[in-house]
Amino acid sequence: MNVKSDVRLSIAERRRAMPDADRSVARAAIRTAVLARVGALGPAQGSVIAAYEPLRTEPGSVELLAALTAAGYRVLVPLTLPDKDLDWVEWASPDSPSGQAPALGKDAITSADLVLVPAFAVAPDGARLGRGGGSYDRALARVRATVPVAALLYAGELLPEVPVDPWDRPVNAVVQPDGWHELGV
Ligand SMILES: Nc1nc2c(c(=O)[nH]1)N(C=O)[C@@H](CNc1ccc(C(=O)N[C@@H](CCC(=O)O)C(=O)O)cc1)CN2
Ligand SMILES: Nc1ncnc2c1ncn2[C@@H]1O[C@H](COP(=O)(O)OP(=O)(O)OP(=O)(O)O)[C@@H](O)[C@H]1O
Repeated sequence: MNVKSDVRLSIAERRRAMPDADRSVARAAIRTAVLARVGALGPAQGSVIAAYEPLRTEPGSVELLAALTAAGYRVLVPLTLPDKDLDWVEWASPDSPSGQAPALGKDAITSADLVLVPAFAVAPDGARLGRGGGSYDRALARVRATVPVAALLYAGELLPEVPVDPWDRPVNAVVQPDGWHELGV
């Protein structure tokens, strides 16, 4: 039995079944919540936000990346290495594919002042369920200790409990359509 993969499958299925219009509304609300929270970080200029280019059903958005870039942040997005560890590139605009930007190296995430991560589910203790590659387990180990690390989730994906393995790296916040929630972990 593999509990993690059962939870992944059921959330992925629910995300696929979500009507496009509902997904757009949720993504826009998440974008608003992120922008409100980063406004409290201080001046954007020079600050680095590690984020991600969303897959089709994920709660992140290109509009979020564009809004953060327009606000003056340097936005980094991951490139997956053959061993599933993460390299990073600067996200420029929807028209300049990140695959063509120069790779900054695995340690580029060390410069992040805020990290937004993909997840299928998170528990109140910060346990995070990802896609199963261990990519973020490795990348989050390089993030400075005081940096906010937030997973973007749809409503209903903050679960009472998420199975954890010894290598799992927790998040300290979640962003859902109803706002940014510090987990207090
Ligand atoms: N947007 C995003 N980028 C990310 C991750 C992620 O979870 N989301 N990763 C987190 O570790 C790493 C990449 N890991 C991945 C692992 C599996 C699949 C995958 O199974 N893709 C499916 C499509 C899934 C969908 O559309 O929802 C496929 O290719 O068929 C993709 C990326 C780094 N970049
Ligand atoms: N530091 C590490 N170095 C190499 N492999 C690792 C490391 N941390 C975790 N892994 C491997 O990666 C896999 C992680 O699986 P797990 O189901 O916890 O992924 P996940 O946290 O959901 O995925 P992701 O972090 O990619 O979103 C395991 O096979 C584990 O052995």
